[in-house]
Amino acid sequence: MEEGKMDENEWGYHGEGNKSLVVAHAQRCVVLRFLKFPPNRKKTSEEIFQHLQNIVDFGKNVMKEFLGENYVHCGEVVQLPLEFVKQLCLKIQSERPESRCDKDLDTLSGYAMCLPNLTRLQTYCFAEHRPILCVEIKPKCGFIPFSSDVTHEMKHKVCRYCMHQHLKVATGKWKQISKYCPLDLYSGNKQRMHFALKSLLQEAQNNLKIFKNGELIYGCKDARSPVADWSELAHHLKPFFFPSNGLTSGPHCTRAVIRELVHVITRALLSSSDKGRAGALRLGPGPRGPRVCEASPFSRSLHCQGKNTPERSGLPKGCLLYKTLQVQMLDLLDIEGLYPLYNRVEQYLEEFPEERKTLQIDGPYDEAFYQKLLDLSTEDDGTVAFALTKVQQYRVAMTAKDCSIMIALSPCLQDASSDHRPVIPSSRSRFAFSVSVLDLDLKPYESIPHQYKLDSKIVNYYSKTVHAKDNAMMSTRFKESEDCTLVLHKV
Ligand SMILES: O=P(O)(O)O[C@@H]1[C@@H](OP(=O)(O)O)[C@H](OP(=O)(O)O)[C@H](O)[C@H](OP(=O)(O)O)[C@H]1OP(=O)(O)O
Ligand SMILES: Nc1ncnc2c1ncn2[C@@H]1O[C@H](COP(=O)(O)OP(=O)(O)OP(=O)(O)O)[C@@H](O)[C@H]1O
Repeated sequence: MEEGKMDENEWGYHGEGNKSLVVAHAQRCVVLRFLKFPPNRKKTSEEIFQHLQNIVDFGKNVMKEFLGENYVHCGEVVQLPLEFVKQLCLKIQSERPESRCDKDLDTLSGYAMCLPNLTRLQTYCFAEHRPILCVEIKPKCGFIPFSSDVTHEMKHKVCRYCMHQHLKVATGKWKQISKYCPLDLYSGNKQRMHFALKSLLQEAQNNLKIFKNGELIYGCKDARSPVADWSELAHHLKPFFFPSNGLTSGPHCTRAVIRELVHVITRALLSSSDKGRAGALRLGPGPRGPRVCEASPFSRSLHCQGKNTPERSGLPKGCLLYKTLQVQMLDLLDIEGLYPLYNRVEQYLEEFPEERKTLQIDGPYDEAFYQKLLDLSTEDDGTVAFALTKVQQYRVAMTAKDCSIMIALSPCLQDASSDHRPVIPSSRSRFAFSVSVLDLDLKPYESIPHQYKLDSKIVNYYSKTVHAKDNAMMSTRFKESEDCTLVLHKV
């Protein structure tokens, strides 16, 4: 970053989440990621620098180890001229969605992270000027808790995402319940994955975005965003999947394009990277807990048709979904089992506040921090050390439950056979691709009490309202007709 030459006109608003805002360079494939804070809760420049450096260190020393270096891009902390940041902030303000404006971009410290622009990732396998399609998925938690500390029976049947949907709609965060269930996406079963991806395309919420040449073309900014328009999406995507324009327009064309997209994303998600320390986490004999979520329309349909539960995960061990799921499963005890351990650490810190640093609560996230995460024992010996390890593992697991996956696809020539790099074939074209993960900021220690309360709010809301209603409706429906088949169209 050539600080002296920073010009806000070369940067444009790219997107934001709850804690950071991203701007992209118009020509170069880089983004700047700034922290955001509620008004009047500003931090000192040193605190912000440390926070950003911690994010980079955590990516390098922990997430790269768990997920593999091909998937993780840590970036670096950069110092920018304050005038540039101020002007940039003014320039992009009107493009920010209203629902995100409760927090302000940090314009005082001058620090930000500089990262590769993953929506336009130019790796060795992408030719310079080819168009690039990028699909961003925030898959959320892909397993149902297996911990014996879980007290709500519902948590053993319905996944957190599906339960949370009902609370989100009730509180107005989103307009309607999504049919997406993370367990379908993480199943490794192609049919279930197709269903999950199609559901995301129907109701994207903040779980799916599509970019074309770095520009957002699909996905909602907030609950006020217009409904998904598949024909418009298909119009954007058609040149990628049917380059010789073999299809006319209309619903048939839309369906065909969406089907191709879903198939290509599935293949990218199942692709394996051979690098990285795969298997650093040995969480026992494969994934645990139920294979399906009872709230998933896919599973419900199979159940109603009297079909067997689909096969458990066929996720290849090297793929990013598999690795992400392994890290998510560092949440061995569930928040219900974890919370008393958090209280143990808290009590210790009240007595010995100076120990906070030694316990590495706020970093450094170094090799020693990583090594401690590998202790997967669940035998509580009553020590603070045990409690601390579980707390840190929980924070890492929560991070993996909230990260996003970027799949960048670029058409390559049919005759590019001399190039031995992996490509994904679709029916009329081929794609060079890359898969990356983003938003790997370690969840703060302080968020644990919030997690505990939110968990019980989600489950109680679901159990009291939805499940009660569901039961009543199901029994009436069964009386009227025994047929509750959900017709699953092939995608
Ligand atoms: O708790 P969840 O599952 O709702 O996840 C929060 C996300 O909501 P989601 O359900 O994905 O819409 C939430 O996303 P949105 O702001 O809703 O887009 C954040 O990612 C939040 O993380 P953080 O507190 O900013 O570090 C996320 O909080 P964490 O629980 O990951 O800390
Ligand atoms: N390296 C990157 N390349 C391209 N786009 C990016 C990159 N990093 C972030 N983005 C975009 O910016 C958006 C917001 O970034 P990010 O998810 O890191 O924000 P956040 O505030 O940390 O999220 P959360 O709400 O989960 O806390 C992402 O959804 C993605 O679209």
